[in-house]
Amino acid sequence: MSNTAQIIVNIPARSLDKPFSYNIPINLPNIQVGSRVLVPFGNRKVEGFVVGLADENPETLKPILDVLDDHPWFDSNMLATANWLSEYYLCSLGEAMRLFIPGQSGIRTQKAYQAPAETDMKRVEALLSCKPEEYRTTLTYIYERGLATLPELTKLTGNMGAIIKFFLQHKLIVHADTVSKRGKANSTIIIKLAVSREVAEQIEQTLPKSKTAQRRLLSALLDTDTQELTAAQLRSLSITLETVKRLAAQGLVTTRSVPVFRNSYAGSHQRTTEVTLTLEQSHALQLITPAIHSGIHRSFLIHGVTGSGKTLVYIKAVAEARCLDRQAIILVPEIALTSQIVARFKAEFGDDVVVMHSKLSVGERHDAWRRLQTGQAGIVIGARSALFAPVSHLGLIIIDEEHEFTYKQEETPRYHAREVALTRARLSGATVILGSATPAVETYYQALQGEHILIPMNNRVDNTPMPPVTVVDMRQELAQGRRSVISQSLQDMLTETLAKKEQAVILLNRRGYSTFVLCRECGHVLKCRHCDISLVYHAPANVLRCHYCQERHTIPDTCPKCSSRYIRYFGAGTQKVEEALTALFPSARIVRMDQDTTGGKMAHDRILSAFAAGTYDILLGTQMVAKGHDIPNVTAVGIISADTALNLPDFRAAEKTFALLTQAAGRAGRGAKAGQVVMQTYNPEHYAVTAGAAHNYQAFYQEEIVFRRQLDYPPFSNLIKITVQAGDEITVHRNANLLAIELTQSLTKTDSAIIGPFPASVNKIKDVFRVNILIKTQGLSTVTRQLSALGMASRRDLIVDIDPVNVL
Ligand SMILES: Nc1ncnc2c1ncn2[C@@H]1O[C@H](COP(=O)(O)OP(=O)(O)OP(=O)(O)O)[C@@H](O)[C@H]1O
Ligand SMILES: [Zn+2]
Ligand SMILES: [Zn+2]
Repeated sequence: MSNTAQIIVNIPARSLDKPFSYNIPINLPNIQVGSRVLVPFGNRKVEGFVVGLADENPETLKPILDVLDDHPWFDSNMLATANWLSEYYLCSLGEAMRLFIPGQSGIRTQKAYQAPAETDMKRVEALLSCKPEEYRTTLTYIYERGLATLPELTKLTGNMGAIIKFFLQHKLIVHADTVSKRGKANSTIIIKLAVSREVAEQIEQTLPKSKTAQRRLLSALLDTDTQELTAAQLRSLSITLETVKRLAAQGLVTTRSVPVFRNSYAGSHQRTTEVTLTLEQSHALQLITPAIHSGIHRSFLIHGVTGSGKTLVYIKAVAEARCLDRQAIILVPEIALTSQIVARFKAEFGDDVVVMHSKLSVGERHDAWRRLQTGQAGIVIGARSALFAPVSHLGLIIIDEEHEFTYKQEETPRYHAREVALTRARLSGATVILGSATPAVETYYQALQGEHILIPMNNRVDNTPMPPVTVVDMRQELAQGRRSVISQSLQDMLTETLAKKEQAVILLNRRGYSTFVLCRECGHVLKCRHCDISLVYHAPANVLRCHYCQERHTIPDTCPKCSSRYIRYFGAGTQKVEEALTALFPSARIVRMDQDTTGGKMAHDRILSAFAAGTYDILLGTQMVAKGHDIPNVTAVGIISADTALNLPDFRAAEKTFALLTQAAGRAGRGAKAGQVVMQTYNPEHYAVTAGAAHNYQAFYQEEIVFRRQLDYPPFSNLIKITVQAGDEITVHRNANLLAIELTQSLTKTDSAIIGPFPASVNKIKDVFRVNILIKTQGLSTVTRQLSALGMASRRDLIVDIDPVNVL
């Protein structure tokens, strides 16, 4: 048996990115690779993850203090995935492993103090003699109890900070932080009869009249088949725990504690009526099912037009995996937007489904993961973090809307869920299904290369036609003297839709086009003084807000630059479009959905359900109204500014625009009623717009892939973005230039090109200046190893982003 464990401590510090050795004490024999443990570290106690076992000379090592879980949290596949993450994305192993545990840490630390090993009472007296009485009471309190926590002490007197500081300084007390396991499962009590029925019946008869509660408890226990009652049943009988204790003291009942897991989505379970699969759906399943059964990793790309019925394929595939008792992870771009898919899975699989979303408390998250870990649940649906769920019988990972950029995490570790999913599935022999009407160019290219099995679904269910799209050239609208943000065609379509009592969705592609405040005399635009970004005008509160640092600014009366009084609001924010719509259609019921209206738990879902239920006629909003929903009465979709993102200096601008237009148009006419779409644009001849209007992915892809190949952009290379940060502009540029030279020299043999340095699109955030360098390379793993060897992964002034989705 090994006596030493290699442990990664769960402390977010890059310098600690190597395992430390600890002694495994004999009273903790079930420590294994993958266990979470409590270890002494410096003068603290911290959480650690066991990553290896060995036989060393344990006498010189500190011992592990406790094990945090009954079974190792990490299985070998999870560990291997974490190792891959840290290598591929250049993060520490600790950072990668932390993704797999709910909340930040499995333990809770509370500050506490105790007497030092030796105390010289004479010295203590001398020190206290010139201090107020509260010093003496506090010290007595600590010494008498042996240990006192900070919250306990602060109740004694208000001045505790100073007192503790003084005690620590003179070594009258020492730190003794208490550590407890965090997010322990709630438990409930089960009461059981400890004597035979006959004995219990006799006692019940002979108990004095005054002991009614005890008699009631005995008779309730006798009424059950199992002679057991739960705490909940006790409550409904109004029997207190006090009564239970009395009977337990007489040896008549025993109690035991069992864990309960909170199930925040517990609800009724109603199978959808069986539907006949479409030809394309059953064809897809004919390909996918054998892969799931084989236990050999395969990946599929379902390229299915909007409304082709991909969700049902997912459900059937999950059912296959569950038949084999293997578990499934389903990723959706943003959980709040997807209550429809959650509802469908819930209806099909009931409590076998665990739903993960960011609003879960640490405790709820912990419980959800425990249900998966213990096999009480077999399916997890969630945003990208659900990928790290502790399922040890993984059979299937599904990524719905795989092209979505929310699958990329924009903080360390900067992973992309698609890449991690493919790796975890490969290590577990699991199947991956990627699904989208507008696959990422990289994914589609990989599928054509044979890396994924391509499954086209070209028709909508019931052969419902794709809605016809009218493209409106806004330059001509202006030439004809029409200045409204609503074109004539859009107005006509809405008039018709409202007359038919059908519903419309209006998308405002707001990127780079929000309401900003501009001086008409000098052209000055009001910007945030910390973030170098235009401030956005918010009508209800009548304030200006910075969308990066959230600071609010009052609107000045005069231009801060030239003192002119001609300050005006520009751009078409959703509020402005709402005003225009209300003016045109005063009796229409309009609901707006954007970041400003969507605070609070599940506010998106509430707005969407109200809209789906017919409470509103028009749903107006940004990106989020374009995605995922399936509402039969929506027959009209209007896109206010189809092309605002096209002008951004981002090589994915066309892809992002095409996907958004196609997805938005795809919301119309999904039911029995025919749909139609109006797309307003200043670039009617751009291929992203024409292909989007024609619902033609192939047309878009053929143009796009030529451009990518010509300029060697992904999928023909990998990109690495390095962001240099500094508190002042001169330093940031100097450091970036030095870094670019260093990179050019050290990457000469790696088939890489260095682009930049160039200022980040928002070149200052929260007073920190940012400059980017892009590396375009054919040899990613060689370059990442080099960057790691150069110490770039641990430099605090750098952000290294592998495969960035945002290159600006
Ligand atoms: N076999 C079937 N028979 C009848 N109706 C079906 C069938 N399969 C799916 N549907 C229905 O068709 C509609 C569209 O399906 P679904 O929402 O899965 O499309 P999708 O491919 O996910 O589209 P999108 O990419 O736009 O989200 C849904 O209302 C669904 O209930
Ligand atoms: Zn700001
Ligand atoms: Zn001015």
